[in-house]
Amino acid sequence: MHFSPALRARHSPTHSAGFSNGSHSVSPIGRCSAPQRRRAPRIARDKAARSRPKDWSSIVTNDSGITAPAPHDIEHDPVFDQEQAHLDETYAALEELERVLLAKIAKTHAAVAADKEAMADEFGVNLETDDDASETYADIAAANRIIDMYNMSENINFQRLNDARLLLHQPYFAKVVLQFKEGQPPKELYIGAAGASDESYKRLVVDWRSPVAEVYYNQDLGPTTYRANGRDIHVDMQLRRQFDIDHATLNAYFDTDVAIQDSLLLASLSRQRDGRMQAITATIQKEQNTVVRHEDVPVLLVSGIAGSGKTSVLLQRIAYLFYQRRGELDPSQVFLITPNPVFRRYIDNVLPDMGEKNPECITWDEFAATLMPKGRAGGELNVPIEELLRIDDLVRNVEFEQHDFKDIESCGVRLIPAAQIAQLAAKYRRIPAGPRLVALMREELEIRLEARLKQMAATDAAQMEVEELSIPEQVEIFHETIAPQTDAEVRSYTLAYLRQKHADAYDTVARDEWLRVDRIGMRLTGQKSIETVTWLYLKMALTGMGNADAKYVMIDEVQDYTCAQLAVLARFFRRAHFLLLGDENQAIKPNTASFAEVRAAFEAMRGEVEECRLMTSYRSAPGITALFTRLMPPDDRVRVQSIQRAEEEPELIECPDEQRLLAELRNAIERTREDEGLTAIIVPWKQEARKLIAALGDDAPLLVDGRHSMPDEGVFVITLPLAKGLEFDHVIIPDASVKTFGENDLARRRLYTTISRATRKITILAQGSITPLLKG
Ligand SMILES: Nc1ncnc2c1ncn2[C@@H]1O[C@H](COP(=O)(O)OP(=O)(O)OP(=O)(O)O)[C@@H](O)[C@H]1O
Repeated sequence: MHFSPALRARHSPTHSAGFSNGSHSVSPIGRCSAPQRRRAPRIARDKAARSRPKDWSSIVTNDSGITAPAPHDIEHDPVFDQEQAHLDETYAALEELERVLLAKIAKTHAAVAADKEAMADEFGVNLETDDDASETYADIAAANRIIDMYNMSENINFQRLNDARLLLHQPYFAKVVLQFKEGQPPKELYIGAAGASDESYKRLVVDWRSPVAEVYYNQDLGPTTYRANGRDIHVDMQLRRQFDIDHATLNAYFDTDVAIQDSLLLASLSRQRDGRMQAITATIQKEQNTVVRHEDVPVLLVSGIAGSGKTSVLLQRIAYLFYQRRGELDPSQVFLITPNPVFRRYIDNVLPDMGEKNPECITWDEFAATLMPKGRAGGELNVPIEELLRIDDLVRNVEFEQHDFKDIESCGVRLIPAAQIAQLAAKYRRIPAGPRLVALMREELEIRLEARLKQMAATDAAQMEVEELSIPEQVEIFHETIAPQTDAEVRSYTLAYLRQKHADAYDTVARDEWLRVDRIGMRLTGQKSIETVTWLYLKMALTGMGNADAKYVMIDEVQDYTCAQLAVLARFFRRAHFLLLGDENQAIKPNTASFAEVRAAFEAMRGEVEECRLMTSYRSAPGITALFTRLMPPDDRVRVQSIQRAEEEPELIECPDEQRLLAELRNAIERTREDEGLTAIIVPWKQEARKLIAALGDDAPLLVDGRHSMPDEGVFVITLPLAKGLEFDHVIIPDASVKTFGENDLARRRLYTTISRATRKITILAQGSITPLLKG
């Protein structure tokens, strides 16, 4: 595995050529198209560079001040050689670390096996007298302590091994040189996707999430600060260097002394899209870093324009939280509410690529479906929030009636009749309705259900069923074959059998499904039916249903939820901290919450809401950004920034009739077939997709629906609701006439969302005139 420097091929060419005048300039759209000249960075070089690497080829163009080193400089660049030598050393140390950790893990396994054997020999469970029992318990406790110790050491070793293996792909991406105290020598820190130290505790790589790495993201050369253990640490950053590294090969390095020049960012933005999102660890920008490293507040609301990195930042923040709370925060305690399954698949490799596990990812529909009776979820989600908040008062005064309860049934047997549940409610009538009462009733129902099954276990009918079980059935139920000898044994096996047979009844009790929530809701509200959100809220108010273990809930595309949905989520995850990210201009459904409403709702439910804004478009090339920026409210437009890079001018084609439109569309599709990367033809809804595919006949591209992942390349048709949050190299809008995008706010937001899916190229067609929305 270890590369010897003499044999290593330097295959990746020429950032120097690519960057000879390539920078990005960040400029307000429509105001400053000429890039501003910045102070020249020191060097951008690639020792073996002769031709541009393919995926960096579109890096621009305009004169930024990144200077290409002269050829003899490249060949005799001592800095490059030093850095390559350091990389060789680090790589070798990481390989050694991997070997050592594998050996340690193997040793622990062997020790565990030996101890288990010894314990099995020595251990005797003796509970005859109190003394014997105490001795046995003490032995068990001692054995547990040993097992815990092994587990702890194994977990640590596994974590270190994962980190080392992650780093073997790319040991680090940046270096900072920091002077902590005057007069003392500065320290060099190499920053990577994880942290690693060798066996003598020498730090090889600093984790990007460690406090000190903040200085890299703050991008201030000279005196700067970072926060550690609640204190500001002042340092002098003397160097900020970025690297393009592949395993043990250094392809290029860039010394940046101006915040705006981020060569790695340019390279990353110019890559082709392949249907999968990627981590942005090496290139998180300053405004984004504020969100990633934000202090842990109950509610953080991030509003950002299309392509400003909200989803990326969200995933980086999850990785940050896992690091900060290592050992305390389990992925099952973090929930990510995603817009749809296609989006979930689009992002699902990002955290694993960062060495972290994915949190629980669910859509709203999945959330509602798991809590509600089968087929009951769906319907109107826009219920005034005041109506929901009123439910708590209504519940406090509710008096249960017999019809509020359902029989608890299983396999056609009525195990506890509703009348008995009503009697139970009458017994507790002094306790006001609500979670406490329901918890008491639930406990008692569990006892009654158990008693009922015990009673059934004594009957001939149930015992016969057990007798007739086949051998495989016995093994499945009891994990062994059975031959009961006494009555007590027969009853005990029958009871175990009945518990399995009627497991759904235990579920009914545990999930409080013996309550008729719809009926209670209709009586309380005086309505003829109750909506999904009301049902969920009412069930929470009545029973305390919710997840109290969740620590973080992240809602992406928050502009697509109604206040009522958000109120339900906030109540369900009652102890969790919320991170809400969205863009009001991408609200493509009617009646969803404005940000003012989101803020007000969370303030009412959780107190304070902190806010951050992201105003730079990283996704789309400037011409495309300028196009969708026209669809934003004028006050916001002026604050938008975009990153300069190569692009094709947006194409807007008006066609006199349908034939011509189809011909242009076929033409556009044909041309994209020659391109690499992803092209999406985005239509508003499924019916337009079907029509379009029928019109294109045999040449029609594939339709991506909720069941599919996006392909890695090629051209396909997709509806806007599924395209949300995704991005494509090229977007074709087959009908941007006023018929599809009329002059109203919803259409304006749909068009903004559609255009902003494009990274490099956009083709907009219309039969007749293009919507006036784009002409303003
Ligand atoms: N700092 C960064 N470095 C490299 N790439 C970035 C950075 N920030 C964002 N990007 C890229 O920009 C694109 C848009 O990012 P992302 O999808 O996270 O934005 P968004 O704000 O969630 O978009 P939208 O709301 O329009 O769906 C992605 O390809 C992402 O990798």
